[in-house]
Amino acid sequence: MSRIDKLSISGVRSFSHIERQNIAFFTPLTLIVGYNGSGKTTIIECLKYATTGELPPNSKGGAFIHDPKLCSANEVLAQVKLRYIVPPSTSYVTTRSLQLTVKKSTRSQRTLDGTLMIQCDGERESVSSKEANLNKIVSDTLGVSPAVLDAVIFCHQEESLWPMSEPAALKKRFDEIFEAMKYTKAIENLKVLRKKQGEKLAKLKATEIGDKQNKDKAEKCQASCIHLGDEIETLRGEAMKLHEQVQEATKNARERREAANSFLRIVNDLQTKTDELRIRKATLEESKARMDEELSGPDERLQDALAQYEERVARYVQDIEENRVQYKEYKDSLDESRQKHSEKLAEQGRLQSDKAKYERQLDSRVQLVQQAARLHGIRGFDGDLDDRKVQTFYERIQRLLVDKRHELDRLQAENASEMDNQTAVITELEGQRSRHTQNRVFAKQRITACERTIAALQRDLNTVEVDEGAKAILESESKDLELRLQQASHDLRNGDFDNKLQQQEIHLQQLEAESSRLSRELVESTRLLSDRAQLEVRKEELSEKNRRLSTLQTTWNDKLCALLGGSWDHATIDREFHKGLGVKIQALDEASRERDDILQQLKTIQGNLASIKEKSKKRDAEIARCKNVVVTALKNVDSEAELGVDALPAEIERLETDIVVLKNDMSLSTEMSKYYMSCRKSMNEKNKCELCERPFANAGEKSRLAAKIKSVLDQFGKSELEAELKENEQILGELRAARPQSETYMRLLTEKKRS
Ligand SMILES: Nc1ncnc2c1ncn2[C@@H]1O[C@H](COP(=O)(O)OP(=O)(O)OP(=O)(O)O)[C@@H](O)[C@H]1O
Repeated sequence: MSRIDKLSISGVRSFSHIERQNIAFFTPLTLIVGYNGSGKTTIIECLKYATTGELPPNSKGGAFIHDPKLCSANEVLAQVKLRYIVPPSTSYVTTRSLQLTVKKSTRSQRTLDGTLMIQCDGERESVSSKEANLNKIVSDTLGVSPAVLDAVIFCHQEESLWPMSEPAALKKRFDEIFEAMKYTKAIENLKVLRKKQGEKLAKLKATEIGDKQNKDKAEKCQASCIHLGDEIETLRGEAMKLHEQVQEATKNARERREAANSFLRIVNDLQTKTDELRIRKATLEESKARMDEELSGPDERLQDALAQYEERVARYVQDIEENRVQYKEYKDSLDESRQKHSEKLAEQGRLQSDKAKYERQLDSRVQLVQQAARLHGIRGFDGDLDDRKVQTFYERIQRLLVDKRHELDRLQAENASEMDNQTAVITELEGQRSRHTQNRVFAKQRITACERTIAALQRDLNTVEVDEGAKAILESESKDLELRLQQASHDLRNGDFDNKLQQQEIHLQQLEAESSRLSRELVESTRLLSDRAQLEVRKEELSEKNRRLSTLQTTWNDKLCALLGGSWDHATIDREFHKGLGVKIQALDEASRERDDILQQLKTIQGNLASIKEKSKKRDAEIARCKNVVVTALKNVDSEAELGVDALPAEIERLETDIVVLKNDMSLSTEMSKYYMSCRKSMNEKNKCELCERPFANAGEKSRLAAKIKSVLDQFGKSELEAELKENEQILGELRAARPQSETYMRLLTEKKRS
């Protein structure tokens, strides 16, 4: 505990400003005794002024300072020095100065800067400060509040009746002494805080009700979402299974189709072979018929046919070999083309799958961008989005993210700063509370010490011999003081300050508990608000999805109705859609199969057509060759006439007729020649006419007959007929040699016309 050691006064009231007066204070007690007006009160006033800086009452106009008139001076400097010791060994010396200047009609008082010198362990430190700071430092270092110094320890005698003052002033004074104002302010602040927190709590409760309802709805929505998610997962699993089954079925169908195609090829080959067989049979039949015809015909024709047989057979063999090689090439080419076609189909399917997947990813990206744009209020990303727009959006989102991170850092820093401030306030409040508790303990100790001192004084007083009058006065004063002390003790007990303090502490603890509870509720409310915000976001997403669903419904309703064969419902759309899709896929598969079959048939037909074209080309070439041969042969008959191939049989027939006629003419000529030779022989030998058997009447008749026979024999000359017959037979031979070509020509021409 600190104690006052020494007081030095100069220039205060009756104390001279020239000579300094020192008063030493002793432990445990220093009594100041003196005549009236000797300056005891002035010493207390100086102690009070030195410790609190407070001037005594009614000291305006320089009444506290030694009157300059008394020392015939215009200016007096008053100075009070106080030394006090703070255990263990720190010594403080406070010096305060006042100056009073007297002029003709005015007196002016001026307070000079006070100083405080601190001496501790041989070290000295001087502090020159303003009065307010100095008052606080002295009060703090003494460990006694200014109110206690002012009203209790250095209470001026003129103010010593403050315990008798009215209750409001008394309460105020006690509040100042016990520094209850801070607690009162704290309580008032707590009341205000409680009121605000109550209002906040009411609002939060109202919000909580709404949030609870929203939470229930959100839980229902969440349960519904989970249920729908499970259903979607189940349906997805079923869809995956169906997809696998579809793939398996597609694979089987492809294998079956390939098998069917191979069977179809075999059937086509068989058909081709059957046709070939039929053609060959027909050709054989025709050949047989022709052979029969040939065999039934004249030997020359057979000879001709035999002569040409080897050549024809060799040509046919060559044709067969060429056709076989070509057939093999076509077959290899067909197999290779089929394999390429299968590979291309597989690649097409894979590429279509990749394309669909890529398009789905693009759609998903666009939807994500649109959702994010709506969520963050970024305009310009509602419609179709290309790669450039998506890149722009990504850059904007990155910038937004950076801004939000900065904002979060700033808010965290602000929160940390606010928390530090609040912690400092709480620490300061707790420090104040502990100081006040300590002060209360000190006050109790001082009261006890004072009581002991009073008791000792009372004992000393009892031993002091005084006159009866003074004793009676002192006793009455003593009684009066005792009564006042009892009254004060009674008031102190009745005041029940301990209980009140305890109640205030309990109340403070309750308020702290209430504050922590409100903080928890605030955290809970913040969480609920966050949930509510999330719920709002979910609601917004739900409404957005509903809007998109209605848009999709508007856009695809007709197609879906067409696909599903009537109206549809959201709940069953997925199942019905997959069902309808399955039907469409089946129809598509069938159509694909039909298309493949048709393509196969088309290829077969194209192959047949190519074969037919080739055959037709060869046939045309054969027709042209046969025609050329026949026409060349016919040119020998008549080089001028433009005879067609169909004229060959008639020409042959005509030539055969001509040859028969020529042969008849030749035999007739031979017989006629024989007859006219016999006639000439009869004329020459028998001299008569062979026909009429009459002899010639004269030589003239004989010579005329000889001339006539000679002319007739000349007329029936065989050489021309033989030459003509030979020529006709040669031409006939050539024409007959051209007959197979003619028949081939006619046959091929008929086939061509038929096809
Ligand atoms: N401004 C002043 N200049 C000079 N002397 C003054 C001034 N003011 C008061 N005094 C004197 O100072 C003395 C005051 O003394 P103070 O009241 O301290 O005496 P006291 O011992 O307390 O008297 P009491 O026993 O009657 O209370 C008086 O004698 C008074 O005349």
